[in-house]
Amino acid sequence: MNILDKIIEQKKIEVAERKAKKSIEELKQSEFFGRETLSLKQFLLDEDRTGIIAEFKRKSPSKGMINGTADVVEVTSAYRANGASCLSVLTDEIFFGGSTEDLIKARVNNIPILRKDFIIDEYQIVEAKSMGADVILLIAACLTPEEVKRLAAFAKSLSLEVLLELHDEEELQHICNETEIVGVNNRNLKTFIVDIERSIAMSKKIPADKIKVAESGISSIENINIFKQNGFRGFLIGENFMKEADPSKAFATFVSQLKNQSTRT
Ligand SMILES: O=P(O)(O)OC[C@@H](O)[C@@H](O)c1c[nH]c2ccccc12
Repeated sequence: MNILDKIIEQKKIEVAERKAKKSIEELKQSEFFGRETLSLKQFLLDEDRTGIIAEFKRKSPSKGMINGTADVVEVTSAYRANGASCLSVLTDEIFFGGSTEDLIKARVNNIPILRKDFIIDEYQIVEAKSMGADVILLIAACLTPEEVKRLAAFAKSLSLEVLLELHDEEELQHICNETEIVGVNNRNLKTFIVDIERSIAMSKKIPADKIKVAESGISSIENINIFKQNGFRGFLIGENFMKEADPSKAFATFVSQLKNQSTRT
């Protein structure tokens, strides 16, 4: 069994337990449920923003512990203050060390928030809304095209946007009318192999009307410039900042370099 299979198996158990603990009706009573969501699409298309979807990730199955001490409010606030277009907050506990709490805390920031988790059930989408998320992730590698369509339509009915994550060509068939933002994960979730060229190779095959996001393994301004030349509007970056003792400072330095470079060219 590969790691993605393991995560999904665990996720099924977790979702069943959470459903038993809290009903959908209870979730809907959250103070965040009625809030007006922010549009990732709009934030990514805003030329005055960096396009960076900055991720808060404490650990991962591929890297183990990345940062055991970072404070979610401090780091996400610095991400926002320094030009992030969106925050990505891991809510998976077992494999990524995230939590519902982390996302709720990050909500102090008035920019879109992506609930980063393995979504397999409508219940998790209601949860996402009740935590204050604006966007959910749907991973093609663990869903059928029909499931993507159904879950994306459901998210839309709650005014949440969807980032559809692809990795290889076979998954292009998961793209549908309901998925307007398409990410290409440079990391294979089954083998952990990272290949930054993956986004570029895949980009040519994604329909032109979709907003493209490059995900994982991004560590340089040069990477971003190449992605931009290939039509990408969003760049999902986690470890490059989180691996530093001070992720806030690492992010600010990265963005100032990015801005310097684009004014020079
Ligand atoms: O830390 P990185 O290499 O910059 O990657 C961030 C993000 O793309 C990665 O965490 C990710 C992409 N897709 C996922 C799906 C589930 C969990 C995590 C992920």
